[in-house]
Amino acid sequence: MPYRCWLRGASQVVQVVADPTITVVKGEKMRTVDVLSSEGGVGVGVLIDDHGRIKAVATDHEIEKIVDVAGVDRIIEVGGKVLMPGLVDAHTHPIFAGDRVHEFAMKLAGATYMEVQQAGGGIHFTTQKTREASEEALYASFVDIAHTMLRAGTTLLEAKSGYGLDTETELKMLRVLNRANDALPIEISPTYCGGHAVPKGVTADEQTNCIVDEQIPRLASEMAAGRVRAENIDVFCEKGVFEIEASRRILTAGQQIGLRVNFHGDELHPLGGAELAAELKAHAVSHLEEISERGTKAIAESGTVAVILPTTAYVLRLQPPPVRAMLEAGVAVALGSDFNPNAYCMAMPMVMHLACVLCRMSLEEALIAATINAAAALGRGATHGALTPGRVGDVLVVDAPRWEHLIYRFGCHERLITAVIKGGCVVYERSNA
Ligand SMILES: N=CN[C@@H](CCC(=O)O)C(=O)O
Ligand SMILES: [Zn+2]
Repeated sequence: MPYRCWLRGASQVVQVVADPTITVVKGEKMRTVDVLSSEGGVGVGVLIDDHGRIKAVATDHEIEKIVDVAGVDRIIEVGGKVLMPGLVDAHTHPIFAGDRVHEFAMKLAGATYMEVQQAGGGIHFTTQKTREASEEALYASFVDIAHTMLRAGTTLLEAKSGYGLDTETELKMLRVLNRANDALPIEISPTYCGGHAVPKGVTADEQTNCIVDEQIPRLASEMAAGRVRAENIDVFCEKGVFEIEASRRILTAGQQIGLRVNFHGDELHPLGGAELAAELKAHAVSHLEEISERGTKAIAESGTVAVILPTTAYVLRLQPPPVRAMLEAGVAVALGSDFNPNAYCMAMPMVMHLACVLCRMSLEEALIAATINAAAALGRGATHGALTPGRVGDVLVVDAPRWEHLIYRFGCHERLITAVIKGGCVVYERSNA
């Protein structure tokens, strides 16, 4: 069949950007999204070819002219619903064992994130549990998470290792992500994050040497042998964890084996993470609650994508990052759920809502940040995150009068998203849609 899927009869196709050559959106251009609307009772739709790529975004009448219906594997009449791009989650930590609900209670009672971590909790607690867990158990846990993410509209996510801190467990986590990418209908950009914390009993210098001299060379040989895939290198660049010089060494070593730089910076202290990101020409830097004016200017110039994680500021009661200043400076802003045992949220519609309310983003800015700009953070700005010919056919069917309802109706995404299409295949359909 020449065509895998034709979604027709929509009231809106939210393209995000209609120009297929655009790969990232900044500044004033973030104020509007391109929407193709039905007119005079004629619906609009998306046609996806047998490679899973978008062939056309047009009115039903225009698509009828180019298509012989006998050559379409699946025609879906969406009955006035809205079509939107699959959402892209630019920052997650979804492979872990155990939970940290007890720490949530401690933090509600006043403990800070770093106090919990310094007392042996936080990442250390999850590392212990993840080291003990079998690869099979971690995979089974992720299958459930991946399906929950899909139902919430995520079709592409960045996903980190980082709860091993030793070579074998870090590789185990990456293998789980690679297996999931091959077997599940969700696309994953895997990130090696061996520098997520300094294990108990060693210094940051010793751990930096271990990462640079042992972990990264071993990762390179596993990748060369085709046993593991990673695309990005991450480090928790933070006061008392890996500071600027250690982070620079780790990230540069990752860059030298071909990984894209994409790391945690300026979360709890203004260390100069954004400036380091600009210096290294990082693809992305996340958090930035404490970014400086200099750092903002530096990443606006370097084109590094700022990945904003509103769940972190919300759950830790931090001052949200200065997103308006970043937008005004021309920084490309993206969004991520930061799903992890500290911030247990995997729904990008809720993340967009929090970004609007806590970070003062507009609905349009939030949608761009959760689609094409998040894709750009993962080096996929040309292929994902918008509905234009040539891009991957990742589409959501949303049962609402306008796309904005997906952000406005906080926590209602499971009710609103009635189907998820990945590469032209229906990978989720709500039973009572
Ligand atoms: N800040 C560092 N890493 C994660 C939290 C990971 C954890 O607490 O397990 C973050 O992005 O928020
Ligand atoms: Zn994180």
